[in-house]
Amino acid sequence: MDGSGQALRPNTRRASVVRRARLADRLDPGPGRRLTVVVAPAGYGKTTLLGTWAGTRERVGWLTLDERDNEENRFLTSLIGALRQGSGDDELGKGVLAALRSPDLRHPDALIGALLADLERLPEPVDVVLDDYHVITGDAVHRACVFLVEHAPEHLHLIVSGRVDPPLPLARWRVRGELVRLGADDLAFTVPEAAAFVRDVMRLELARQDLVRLHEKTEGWVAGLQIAALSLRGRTSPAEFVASFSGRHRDVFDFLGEEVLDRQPAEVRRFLVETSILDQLSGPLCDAVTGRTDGQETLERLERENLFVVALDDERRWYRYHHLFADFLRLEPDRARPGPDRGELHARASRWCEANGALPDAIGHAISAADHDRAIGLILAGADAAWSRGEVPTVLGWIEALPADVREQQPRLVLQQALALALTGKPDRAQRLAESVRGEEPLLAGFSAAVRSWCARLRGDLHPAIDLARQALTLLPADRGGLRVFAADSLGDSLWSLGDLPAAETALTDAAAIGTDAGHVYGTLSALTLLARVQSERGRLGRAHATLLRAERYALQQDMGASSATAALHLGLAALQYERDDLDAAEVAFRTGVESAERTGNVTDLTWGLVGLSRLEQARHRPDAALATALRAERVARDYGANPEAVVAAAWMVRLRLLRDELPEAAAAEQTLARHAEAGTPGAEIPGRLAAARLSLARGRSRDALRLLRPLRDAAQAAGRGRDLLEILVVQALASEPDEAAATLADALARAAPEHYVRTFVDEGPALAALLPRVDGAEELRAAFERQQAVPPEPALAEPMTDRESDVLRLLAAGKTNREIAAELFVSVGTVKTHLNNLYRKLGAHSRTQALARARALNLPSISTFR
Ligand SMILES: Nc1ncnc2c1ncn2[C@@H]1O[C@H](COP(=O)(O)OP(=O)(O)OP(=O)(O)O)[C@@H](O)[C@H]1O
Repeated sequence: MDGSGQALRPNTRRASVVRRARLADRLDPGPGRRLTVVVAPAGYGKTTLLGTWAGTRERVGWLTLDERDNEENRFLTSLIGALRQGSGDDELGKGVLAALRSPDLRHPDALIGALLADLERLPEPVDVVLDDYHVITGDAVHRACVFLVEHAPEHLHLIVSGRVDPPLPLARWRVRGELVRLGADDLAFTVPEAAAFVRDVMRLELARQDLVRLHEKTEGWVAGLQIAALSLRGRTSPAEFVASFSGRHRDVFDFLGEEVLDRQPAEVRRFLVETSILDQLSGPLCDAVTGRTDGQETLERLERENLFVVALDDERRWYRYHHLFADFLRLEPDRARPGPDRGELHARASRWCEANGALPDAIGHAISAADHDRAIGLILAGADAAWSRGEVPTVLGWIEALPADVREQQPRLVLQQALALALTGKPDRAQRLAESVRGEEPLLAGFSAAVRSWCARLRGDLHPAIDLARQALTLLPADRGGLRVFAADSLGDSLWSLGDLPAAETALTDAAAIGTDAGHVYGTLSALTLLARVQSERGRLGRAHATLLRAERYALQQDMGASSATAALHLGLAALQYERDDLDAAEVAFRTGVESAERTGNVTDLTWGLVGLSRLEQARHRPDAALATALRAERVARDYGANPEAVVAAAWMVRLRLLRDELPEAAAAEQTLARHAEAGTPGAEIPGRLAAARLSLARGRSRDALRLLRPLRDAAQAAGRGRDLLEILVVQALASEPDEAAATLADALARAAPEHYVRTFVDEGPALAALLPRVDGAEELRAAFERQQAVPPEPALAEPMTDRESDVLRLLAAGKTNREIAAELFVSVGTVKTHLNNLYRKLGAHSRTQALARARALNLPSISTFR
């Protein structure tokens, strides 16, 4: 009842289940099996079979799908619940879950990729059952399943069960021997099974010939057997009844009415019909709906009597009706049933769900009760907390569950929907919705302006974004901090993108204060991490450090998982530690930040992180790894069409290529920067001119370099870009004659010393070290240069790797499964596993991910081409 799928397994421990060993054996995964598909019409015993089988296995996760799982986020959330249940690992998918709840832009494949990485770490095989898969109609979930089957580690066995064949590439998998399918013919009860069912489960004595007849009529369809047996109870002439019984599905509804429901005592009948509005039933919830007090007792009795109710947990707290029966009960007219109508029943369910913290169900029932005012009230009441934690897709799901015409009457909801769309990267729809709200009321006008500011910022229209954010801040009342923080964040972010650092610092400081006062965790963290970035760019490392520590404390207090805010936090700290020459700490923080950014799919963070990591790898004398990481940063920015990020990647590439003495490549990267500067990409101008100056210097044309640098120095100073100014001064010193060089360097040092800048100097290498003796007060730097010289070479492998192991490692890095590696190397999967174990030992790793990380750190040749 948490509104995110059901990792509850049907309880089949009851004695009254016919054990079907012939089918259970076929469910056990064999070597190479990735998927089992169970397909048969309603009531063929799929769920019971799988539930019974699951009870005999050690690690099974269970997910009963419903229509809401068509929404990919919800599906992934539910799937992670099932995987955790199966593996017993409560940390599994933690990052993906946090990413799903946060408003970050992300690529679905990236999320599944991150989930796969977690699955790789599972030490033991896991089975995961996806029951009722036929309710899935959306392509997104099918795609996710294909991806999972194709790429999951071998020890994951997926069982997909439903009434129709899932639209997945079953033929392909069957040919590869990865799939086993059980159909209606397999599931149909045999005569001995039918006999056991009637006798042991339904507790009915039936003559052999009647039983055989019934079996023929039902064709082994167990729901039909069950219906027949229920109505046979207490009959004096079973033979006559069996002769007249029709097991065809279309007769079943009539049958259920006349023979099952009508034969129940009135209060049970009423209970069944009234509670059929619930997808899942618990005693207390049933009591709330029926107004009675015997909910738990009745559910247990219904279960004992096999009245199509399935217990969902061992404690017998939650149940559901068999689907066929629920469908029937819901269609049952309210005949002969005095008491509340369905609307009132839904209203009662909604109130109970609200009181018991099941907000999504409370909203769903309020909508079914056509009590839209209540649904809207619930959404508005729950939205603030959800917004504050960055759970934007959740809010969007609630709002979009309301009928469109109801939504449209509610300007505040329309604006919430628009904001959610803007925050999840859909500025066009968001803009249209925001514009559709007309009203003089300051709250609405301010809210609309805040949304349009985000839209403008996403499109890169920074001036309008700034104007609209300011307008929103003027209009929005002081007590609406939860909304004001969005406007303030947009203002700060836009000013930063525009390069107005002092104004951005003020705006972001305000945004953090607004966010903290409003208890808005996500807004506060976003503001603080960006504020630290702005402070660093202004050259104020001390302040940036204090801001990051504050953000870190806040994130810990609020238990924020991985999101773009926490990725930015790690990367901010990493950059700081790097600048201050604490390479060990920086490496850990860069890698954590990059991993976090990969999960959230946030392109800005990922590019920054990769560039930082590349710099660090270069500093640690791993030139090939540094280049591979820098190339990846370029690719990420290019693939996502992210221009400001492309500038960051290209600026570093110029430097790296020069450090490698690769002038033509450096010139190519410089051209990229020049193109961006010409096209007006925010933040491209200074890096572009600096890169041109570096290139001139490398070509021995110091004068040209100086000509470029002098005006640049003034520009950086005027814009308050302290960090850029330092770099400009350093390059200027390198390009100058000795006396001027010493003076310029002394100027740079005087600015840098209070903030403890180190790497900005050390990364320039021996040319700069040679200038130091001419400058006073450079002891700290001299020591840092000495440390850099003494950075030990990376530890080598404990034992050299064989050629075969290198091959396996290369394929592993290319993302191949064990089976694919085996096919490619013409060896068995077992042999691949042996190679992998040896590899892990030599690399001191315990999983694929660790092995790859370690191999990258060691810069092993087999891996470098695959990043
Ligand atoms: N092996 C069994 N032993 C006892 N009862 C069974 C068995 N298999 C099925 N039943 C009974 O038959 C009914 C239908 O079974 P079940 O819910 O497993 O079918 P299903 O194929 O999963 O249906 P649906 O497609 O509607 O989910 C249930 O009431 C269940 O209790």
